[in-house]
Amino acid sequence: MAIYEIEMPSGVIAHSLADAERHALAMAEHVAQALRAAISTRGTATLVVSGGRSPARFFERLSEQELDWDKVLISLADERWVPTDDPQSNAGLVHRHLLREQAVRAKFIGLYQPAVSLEAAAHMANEALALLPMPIDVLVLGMGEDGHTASLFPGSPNLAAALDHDCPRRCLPMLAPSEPSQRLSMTLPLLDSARLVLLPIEGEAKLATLRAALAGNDAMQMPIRAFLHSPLEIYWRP
Ligand SMILES: O=C1O[C@H](COP(=O)(O)O)[C@@H](O)[C@H](O)[C@H]1O
Repeated sequence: MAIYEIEMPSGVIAHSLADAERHALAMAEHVAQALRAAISTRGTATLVVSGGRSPARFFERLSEQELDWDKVLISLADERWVPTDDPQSNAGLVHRHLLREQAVRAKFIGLYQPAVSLEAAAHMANEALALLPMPIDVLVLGMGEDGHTASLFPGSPNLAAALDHDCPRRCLPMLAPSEPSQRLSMTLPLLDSARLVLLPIEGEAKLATLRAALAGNDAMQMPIRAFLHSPLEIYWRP
């Protein structure tokens, strides 16, 4: 089913791409254009990306884009609480697939901190994120088939606090139902500040999740709902 058959909320733009390579390149060109515009207007640009299984190809296409990467600060919407050399690490994914080619000159603030507990690590990440210029220029979210985004998982103990527009924390500990379960996530005030938000949707299962998310309002059940409004642009591919 083509995504244009789904009615989008006002101001949400949907793009349909035929295959994985066109999808990755279209997103990379859009992000690069927004980063160039931010640098030209404000002198710097802030890019926040997601991890998981999906973004490697998009990261590689983005890393090849020509722009003043030394003026770009990259961070993560969420992280698995594992060291960077762990295969599950989102920072590791960014280092392998994005901080290369042209983008090797970008600066990076990760969320992972070695600490005595997940709560202590989240406090340290909270401090590290104070260096991130606000608002975020470009946020690239991901979405799981359960409707989670970043590491904002339905049923996670801190979810209500993380989805509160007045949450005083930049980062909170979260628990995923999948491994690794211990996660760190940026909270809504940071994420929802972004000037541009891209959401890639790959495959029929995630399209069904998007359809279900658009049919209701409760972000505690499907946290992606908190982001289904302008300035969101959805990039779909089969
Ligand atoms: O756990 C996570 O899941 C989402 C979706 O990831 P994917 O594996 O389905 O691509 C991702 O956006 C998030 O960053 C990641 O930590």
